[in-house]
Amino acid sequence: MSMAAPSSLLKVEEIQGRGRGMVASQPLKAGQIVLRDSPILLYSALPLVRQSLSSSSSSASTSCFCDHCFRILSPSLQGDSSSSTVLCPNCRHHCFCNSNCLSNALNSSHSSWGSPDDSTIAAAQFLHPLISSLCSLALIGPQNGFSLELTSAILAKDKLNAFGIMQPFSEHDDQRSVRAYGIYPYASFFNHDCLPNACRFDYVDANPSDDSHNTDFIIRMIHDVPQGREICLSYFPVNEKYSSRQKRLIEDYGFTCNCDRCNVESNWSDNDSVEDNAEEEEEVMDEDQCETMAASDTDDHPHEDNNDFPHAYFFLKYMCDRTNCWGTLAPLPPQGDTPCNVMECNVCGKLKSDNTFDIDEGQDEVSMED
Ligand SMILES: C[S@@+](CC[C@H](N)C(=O)[O-])C[C@H]1O[C@@H](n2cnc3c(N)ncnc32)[C@H](O)[C@@H]1O
Repeated sequence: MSMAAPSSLLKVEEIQGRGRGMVASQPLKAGQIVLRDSPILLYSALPLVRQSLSSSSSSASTSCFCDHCFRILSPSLQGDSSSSTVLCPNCRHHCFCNSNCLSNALNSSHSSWGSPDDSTIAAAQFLHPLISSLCSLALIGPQNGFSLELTSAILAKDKLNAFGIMQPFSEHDDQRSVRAYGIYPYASFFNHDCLPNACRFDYVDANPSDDSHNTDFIIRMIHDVPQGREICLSYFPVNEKYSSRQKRLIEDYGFTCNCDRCNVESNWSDNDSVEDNAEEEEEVMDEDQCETMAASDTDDHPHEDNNDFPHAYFFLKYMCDRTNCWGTLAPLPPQGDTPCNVMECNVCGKLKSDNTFDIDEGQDEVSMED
């Protein structure tokens, strides 16, 4: 599939050993928004959650988010007859914010059915939005090559490309579950790096501006990069150890990671952690060195002088230190040429000034006005 450039800031290029990737078509600044993307396909993760919970919890089939827009329904609203929350009258499983969301869902991914058993409902809930999207593209039918093989191939592609819309952050929960999966056509071109230079922010539970949806997301630069540099995301939290990163990448995405960080960590013992190494580095690295290192990442060969460096600097500066968060910090967008020294966490939403003082202690959600 060939792809037009998603914006003047990025271009899609063939990267040796990685397929296509996103490359900076001009120098990019820390905090700069390089992409806004909307899903072409969105489906609930709930059937999978239900299957795994059904043996242990009788309330497992109760939604805690709207099954159309995927916004969180506050616990007090669920099943509360005074609220606008509605249960699907057909399946009696799915909850919606209000009658608009229910009616939109019934006309699209949640059309009515008779009375199939739970496993059939779960499979149908998973497949129906996928097949509906093909219907809308008029691709259905053997004359167009629609077959079981094609369905399998689409499901495999879906697994490699889907982004999870996660449950909100909680300090008491180190395993956030997924509410929904979305296919974002441009963001699918970002390759993975274990020390990413950009990260994704979503604001699913916020009220979007008129021309966007709550399931749209943005990709923001973590730090400056020069023109021609590949822009990469991390496909999972950056704190994972080398062995578990490699396992996830081969099992879930089918490749072995050879990024700079993996090359360094492949020599570490299993007991070494990024935090330990970062702390050791912190003791020997003063502020001036940090500045020099930050600047060096805009050079063409950023890591040649000190192969161990990127870990220490990245974890000190760009990893959220809130309990159980493991989110990545990126600056808010620059104002003109002036960089912003407020960093936002892409998991818990915490804002910090660049010198690490909390500026909104206790505030879990932020609204972003660009
Ligand atoms: C979301 S897609 C990224 C775009 C993809 N390269 C393409 O050409 O469509 C994820 C796939 O890209 C490849 N990929 C991503 N990051 C990689 C990396 N660091 N090294 C090698 N392959 C990578 C893997 O095949 C992975 O399953």
